Amino acid sequence: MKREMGMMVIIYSSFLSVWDMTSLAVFGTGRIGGGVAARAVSSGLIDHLVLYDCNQALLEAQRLDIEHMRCPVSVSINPIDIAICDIVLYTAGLPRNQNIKTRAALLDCNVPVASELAALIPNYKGIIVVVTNPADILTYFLWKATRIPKSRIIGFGGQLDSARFQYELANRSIRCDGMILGEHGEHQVPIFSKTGLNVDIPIRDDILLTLRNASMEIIKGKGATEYAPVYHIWHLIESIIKDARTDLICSAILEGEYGFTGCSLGVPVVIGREGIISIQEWDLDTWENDHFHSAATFVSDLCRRISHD
Ligand SMILES: NC(=O)c1ccc[n+]([C@@H]2O[C@H](COP(=O)([O-])OP(=O)(O)OC[C@H]3O[C@@H](n4cnc5c(N)ncnc54)[C@H](O)[C@@H]3O)[C@@H](O)[C@H]2O)c1
Ligand SMILES: O=C(O)C[C@H](O)C(=O)O
Repeated sequence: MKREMGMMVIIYSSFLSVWDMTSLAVFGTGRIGGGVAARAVSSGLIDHLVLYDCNQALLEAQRLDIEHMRCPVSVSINPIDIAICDIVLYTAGLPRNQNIKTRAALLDCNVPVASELAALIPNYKGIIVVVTNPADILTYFLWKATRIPKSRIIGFGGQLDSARFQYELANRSIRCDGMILGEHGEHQVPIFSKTGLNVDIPIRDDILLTLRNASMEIIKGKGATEYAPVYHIWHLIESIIKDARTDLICSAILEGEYGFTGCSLGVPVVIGREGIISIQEWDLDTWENDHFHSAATFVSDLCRRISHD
């Protein structure tokens, strides 16, 4: 496949077993977008980077800072180039502060930003990674707005929540791995039934309460979460570029999986070059099922409201 950027013509193939060249667009070059962009440039896995931010001074500063890395990556700040990138990372919009209690409360502010991205990528053929909160609902919104195949839009959050869950389990000397399904938000669902341990309901409830506040502790201390999201987002993008077939928890458009339709939620997926290769349906116990049902109901209501379904 051939893409033309200004005077430059680049031959690339996104359908080979390993991509010869990968281009990444970062829509929103703040803390998270900027961090992932820098990591991508130093990885040796991308050859072209497009940066975009409505804050022109920040955009120019991020571009320069990245150019000064002197890595063999061409950098564009022309928004037209976003549409020809293999992967678009959506990290633009408002983050939470101490006064914004839930990620869902960001919805009305960040939907117009998602609409701006959708307008820039008509008939997009690559993969969109949605980070901006509320990530599940904006994944659904962008899926509708861009009409991209559902396997090519991936919401981020479950990997991070699962890492926080694992940290919390280790803190309590509960020696097992745990995963989080459901909403990247208040309606997250810690999965205990696959840990092989019998964890009582009051302990589960207590862990869930702690997890709901996990990122706010960081926001209070340093203004925002940064290192862990950047680390896990890059792991996701790397899995796409390398066609790694990695098992991750990501927000995926549901069409009957887990009994739900009309929303995007954190579920176990296999990630590769084509995006979401498959969704796995785990057997959940009653406590988990009830919480997953609450997550789906909450997220579906908001998806319906913003997409006029
Ligand atoms: N899904 C997750 O797990 C996860 C993790 C961390 C952060 N987030 C979310 O990611 C988003 C970004 O967080 P951050 O800490 O990088 O915030 P930030 O404020 O550092 O960066 C956001 C950037 O978006 C830009 N922006 C705002 N409106 C724009 C528009 N219309 N067009 C282009 N650019 C625009 C801003 O200028 C800013 O540079 C937030 O919504 C945050 O809640 C999600
Ligand atoms: O909590 C937030 O608002 C930021 C992000 O979703 C996170 O989980 O770190």
